[in-house]
Amino acid sequence: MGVDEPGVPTLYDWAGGRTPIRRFLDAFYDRVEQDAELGPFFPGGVSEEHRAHVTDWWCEVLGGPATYTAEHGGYAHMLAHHRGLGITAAQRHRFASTMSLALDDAGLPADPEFRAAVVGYVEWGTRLAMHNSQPDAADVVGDAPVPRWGWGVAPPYEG
Ligand code: HEM
Repeated sequence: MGVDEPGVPTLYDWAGGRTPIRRFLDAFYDRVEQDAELGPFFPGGVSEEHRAHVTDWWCEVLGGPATYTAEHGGYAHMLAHHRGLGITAAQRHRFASTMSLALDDAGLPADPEFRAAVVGYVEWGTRLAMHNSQPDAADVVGDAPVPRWGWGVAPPYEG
């Protein structure tokens, strides 16, 4: 299911637009700052700039405005931030499960279709970030379009 399917809302629209998506990322990074496993990735805390940029990334991925591509260097810039971090499997899992908790914290739609789509993206994105962050990573795709995620096999049900 593509994001531009006529008559099907984007995940961005379903989430309620940028304000709730920013609330989700604030909830996430507030947890990260207190987290023994993830906090050390962000010495001194997660900056306003980082929160705003990652919000732009997420809005674009979920089918909203392409601001990250237009203003923040797109995929290549995001990738550059992850190279060399050496993310472990345990840290990736912690990151992904904390994102799921933050969706609840922020009161994003809790329907199974929306959550399955978003968590699918989180699983995909964190596995890619972990792979690309290894100091000896091979097969790293250096540039690509920012992904545009859709509903996958379970769009909103119209009975
Ligand atoms: C779905 C998965 C992920 C997404 C969508 C994502 C998104 C991003 C983006 C867009 C940036 C660049 C921000 C900017 O332009 O200023 C970034 C940077 C960063 N990310 Fe991720 N990321 C993901 C996974 C991870 C994981 C698993 C970790 C570590 C466990 C991580 C740690 C970092 C760090 C440390 C930075 C650099 C922060 C800085 O130097 O300001 N990310 N991430």
